[in-house]
Amino acid sequence: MPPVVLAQHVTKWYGSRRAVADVSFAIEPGEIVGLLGPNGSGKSTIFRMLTGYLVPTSGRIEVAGCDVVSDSLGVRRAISYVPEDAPLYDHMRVGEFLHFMAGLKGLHGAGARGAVDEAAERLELTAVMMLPAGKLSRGFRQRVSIAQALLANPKVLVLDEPTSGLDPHQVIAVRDLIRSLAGRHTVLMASHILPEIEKIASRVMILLDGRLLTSDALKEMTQHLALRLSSSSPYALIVLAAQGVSGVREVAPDADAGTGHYLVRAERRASLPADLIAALVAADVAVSELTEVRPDLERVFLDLTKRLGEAA
Ligand SMILES: Nc1ncnc2c1ncn2[C@@H]1O[C@H](COP(=O)(O)OP(=O)(O)OP(=O)(O)O)[C@@H](O)[C@H]1O
Repeated sequence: MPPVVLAQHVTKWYGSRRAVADVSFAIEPGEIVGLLGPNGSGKSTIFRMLTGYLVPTSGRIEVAGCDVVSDSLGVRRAISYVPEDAPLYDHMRVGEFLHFMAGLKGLHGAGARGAVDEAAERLELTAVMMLPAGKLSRGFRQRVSIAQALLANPKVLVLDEPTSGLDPHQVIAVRDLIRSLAGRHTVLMASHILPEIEKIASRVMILLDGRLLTSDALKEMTQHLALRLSSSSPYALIVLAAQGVSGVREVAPDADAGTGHYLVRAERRASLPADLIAALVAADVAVSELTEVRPDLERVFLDLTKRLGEAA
């Protein structure tokens, strides 16, 4: 099956500010893809280009086979965008609002009623259909916003920070809801909160300063080994012993764990932990713990953001 979203070498300049730089990706039908990046990394700019609201400075984007520049109408039929702040007409009742939005999407009569009823049921909105939108909680506003996006049964749903500002119960409900959309819709969601995106998305793309991290770069980062070391011996002695082991790149105090705890970063090599223990013991370092730290995406992301900050 061809990808439902295809971006090829997309760059966007706002005047002299480059917001997106040579970004390429493909999204297969039914995937839930997370776009992760710190504030200002270019997520919204990418979304605005995907939905046809902004034109790329260079490069090409296709959604459901339609070019975003030459066939923006086709693109708008295939994609729905839910911005972060769920803009609703506060004076309108939820039911009225959904019918109004159905009309804007070209649905009328029985078709509109069917679409509104189905969206209301999927998003569990039937109990609030008569309430004015202005009276809804943040969680319900988000659900109404997703419901209106689903009305014309879009192939692709784009969600900007869908769980931001929600309480923990609402976060779980919205998460379950997004998961339930997979298969029938393709979902692309942005977040700057990594554990959140890891829980929902089947694949994560990382955007840093307008550039998409290649999967090779990500693989290279996760191939590094991080070990947690606990020892009552002096730091200088530990560093001296560890640095003699081939592949060890850094020994640093583990700020989260407190005194006597260190993080050792090294090239991934099967015998490295055993070599490290041998070197520490030979140098009379008292080792009470040496365990591998799983290189989760959060650590990778923080490392990358830090590196980028240092390089700037
Ligand atoms: N209309 C604009 N004119 C000029 N610069 C802009 C404009 N919109 C965004 N930018 C700049 O482009 C860069 C990317 O912004 P963008 O809003 O796409 O990032 P983001 O990842 O969505 O950030 P956030 O999570 O804060 O929304 C930022 O440096 C921003 O200041």
